[in-house]
Amino acid sequence: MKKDSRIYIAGHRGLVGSAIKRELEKQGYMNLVYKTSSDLDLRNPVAVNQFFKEETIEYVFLAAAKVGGIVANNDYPAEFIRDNLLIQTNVIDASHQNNITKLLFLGSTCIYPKFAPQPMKEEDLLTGVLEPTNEPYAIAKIAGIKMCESYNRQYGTKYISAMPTNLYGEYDNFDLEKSHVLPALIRKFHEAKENGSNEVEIWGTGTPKREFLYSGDLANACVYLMNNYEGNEFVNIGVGEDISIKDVALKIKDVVGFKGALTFNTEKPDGTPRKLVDVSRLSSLGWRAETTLDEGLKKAYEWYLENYITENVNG
Ligand SMILES: NC(=O)C1=CN([C@@H]2O[C@H](COP(=O)(O)OP(=O)(O)OC[C@H]3O[C@@H](n4cnc5c(N)ncnc54)[C@H](OP(=O)(O)O)[C@@H]3O)[C@@H](O)[C@H]2O)C=CC1
Ligand SMILES: C[C@H]1O[C@H](OP(=O)(O)OP(=O)(O)OC[C@H]2O[C@@H](n3cnc4c(=O)[nH]c(N)nc43)[C@H](O)[C@@H]2O)[C@@H](O)[C@@H](O)C1=O
Repeated sequence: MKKDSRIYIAGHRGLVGSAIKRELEKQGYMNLVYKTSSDLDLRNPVAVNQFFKEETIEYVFLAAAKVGGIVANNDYPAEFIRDNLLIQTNVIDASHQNNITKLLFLGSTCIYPKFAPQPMKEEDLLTGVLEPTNEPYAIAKIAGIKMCESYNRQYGTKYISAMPTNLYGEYDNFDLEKSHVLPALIRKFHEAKENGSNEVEIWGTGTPKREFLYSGDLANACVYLMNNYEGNEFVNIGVGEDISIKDVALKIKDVVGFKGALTFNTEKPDGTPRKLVDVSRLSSLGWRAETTLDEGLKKAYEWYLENYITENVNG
């Protein structure tokens, strides 16, 4: 990308899109294009094609999607498969129709089989059954990868796919029912501390393990891949280390300064027992994550205190 290339960030207000926007601005890219979902509903193919035609876009970061945690995925499977298939199909096809230079599609490590060998290599895709709580979302993401690969094969396009592990950071979703585990626990521990509660409920058994990547690092990796990678194979993005839900909950408890106890609600699903990614492909391209989980959790909690609470208190 050149500093004045016309770059479209789809989903620029979300956790990932906002981090990509900040990273591009930090690196001096000055010709960025973005629209909210109310101004441009990416599920509408006619509107998307028209937008691409008018904006003469050269590069696309596809970070718009229907996203949520384990319970949201389980409760709204139709929306997760429908919206994601529509958004990605419309954006990828409009990119081709309008001859953009390059696109980066964001998937997720839930594409891998529930019991994939750990750490999970890119070659493990489609080698076993998926985790049922997010199968519809995962199927949409797999379709996105295959669509990029197929367009590259048939039309000679340059569409690359990145599969990030679980993410967290600024502009995360802190809804207690629909969010992912880290933002939910930041909010639960904070509110328990403020309300003088003695305990915080953790969903599931606390034994599943997850790998967490700070959104700022992910954004840096996405810009790096856009500038340095042209292969037809997708690339895992992670830190190469995982931690149990119980242990990460204890870390967040310390960051927030909550003094009470943890309880485990085993009526809620655990999901995949473990999903650690193999980051050899990304490492061999010369990229590695910089932010430790301890540093990232502090940043995320600071952002929550300064932005989320203020915004919600002020309406
Ligand atoms: N969060 C995570 O832990 C992980 C996320 N990912 C992937 O990263 C990508 C971004 O996720 P994340 O940033 O967390 O998600 P967010 O929910 O934070 O943001 C999603 C963005 O998508 C936009 N969007 C949703 N529906 C539409 C629509 N119909 N038309 C236009 N825009 C729409 C929203 O726009 P608006 O704000 O304007 O409504 C929003 O800004 C997704 O592909 C996700 O699968 C992958 C692994 C882990
Ligand atoms: C990124 C990834 O995100 C989703 O998968 P997930 O990793 O299972 O998501 P999660 O962050 O919601 O949960 C991780 C673990 O944490 C436990 N857990 C404890 N307490 C809370 C809690 O309070 N909230 C949540 N959400 N989880 C909790 C929870 O029970 C589970 O064992 C996919 O649907 C899919 O969308 C996807 O790609």
